[in-house]
Amino acid sequence: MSGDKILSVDRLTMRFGGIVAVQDLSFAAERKRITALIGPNGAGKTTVFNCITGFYKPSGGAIRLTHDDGRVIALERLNDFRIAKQAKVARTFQNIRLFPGMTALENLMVAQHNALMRASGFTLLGLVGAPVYREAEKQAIDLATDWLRRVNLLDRADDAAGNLAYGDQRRLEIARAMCTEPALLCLDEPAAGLNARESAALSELLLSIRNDGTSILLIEHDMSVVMEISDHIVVMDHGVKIAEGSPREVRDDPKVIAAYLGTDEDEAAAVMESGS
Ligand SMILES: Nc1ncnc2c1ncn2[C@@H]1O[C@H](COP(=O)(O)OP(=O)(O)OP(=O)(O)O)[C@@H](O)[C@H]1O
Repeated sequence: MSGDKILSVDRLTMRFGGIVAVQDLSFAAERKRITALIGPNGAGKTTVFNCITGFYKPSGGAIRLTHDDGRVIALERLNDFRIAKQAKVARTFQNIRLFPGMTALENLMVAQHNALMRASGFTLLGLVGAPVYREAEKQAIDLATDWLRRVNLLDRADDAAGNLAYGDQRRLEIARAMCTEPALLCLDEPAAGLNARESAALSELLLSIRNDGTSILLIEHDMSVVMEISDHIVVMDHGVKIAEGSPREVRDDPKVIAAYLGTDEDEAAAVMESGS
C-alpha cells in the first residue's frame, strides 16, 4: 500500500476489564479503495469497528481520518454522533437496524435528517413550507430515490422495511448509509445470511460504490465476497494483526491459513478456495 490514506489506525488497544479485545493494532485504509478486516470469531474485528465509529472509547492508540481537503480528524476523541456528522463515517451493523415500521423511502429520508433539520431552520421554516425547506426536501427525496434505484428497490419504496426480504433489507441498510454521503463506509458483515446470488449482487454494488469514489472498510466472513472485491486485506487473530496484503497474498499466507482458519488445513484450504 502506498497510496492516499483516508484512515490510519495506530496502536489501537481496547480492553474490557481483564480481556484485551484489540492490542496494538495498526493499519491504514486507502481512499477510494475497499479494505477488508477479516479473522476468526472473536478476533476483535467488531471491536475495531466500534472504536472507529465511536461506540467504544479506545483504551489506547490513535484513529485518524483524513478528508479530501486534508483536514485530519482524531476519531478517538469524538462521540459516535460527531463521527457520523463531522467525520462523515457511516456504518451498518451485523444485525439489521432499519426502522421496520417505516417505508423503504422513509428509512432513507430519516438518514438525511441532519440536512433537513438545518434547512428547516430547526422546525419553523419546515412548518411554514418555506422554499428553502421545500428545495432541501426535494433534494433529499431525489437522493433517496436514486439509492433505491441503485439497490434495486425502487418498486418497494412504499413498502414497510420490515416486510422486505432479508437480502433486500441488507441492501436498504447500505443505501441508508450512503444517503448520509459518507467519506468512509464501514460495513459489518454485509453478506451475512445472503445466498450466492444475493452475495454476487452485493459485491457488484460495493464495487460500484467504490468506483464512484467512496472508501469502504469491510468486515466479512464470506470469502467469496472478500477475495473478489477487496483491494487490501488486514487479518486479525486474538486481537492482533497477523497478516495484511492483497487478496492473493493473504490467501497464500500460511499464518492466515493456520491461525485464521484453525488447524484443520483441508478445511482451511477449502474456505480460502471458495474465494478464489
Ligand atoms: N462489550 C464487551 N465486553 C466484554 N468483552 C467484549 C465486548 N465486546 C467484545 N468483547 C470481547 O472481545 C473479543 C473480540 O470480540 P469481537 O466481537 O470484536 O470479535 P469479532 O472478530 O468481531 O468476532 P465475530 O466475527 O464473531 O463477530 C471477544 O473475546 C469478545 O468476547
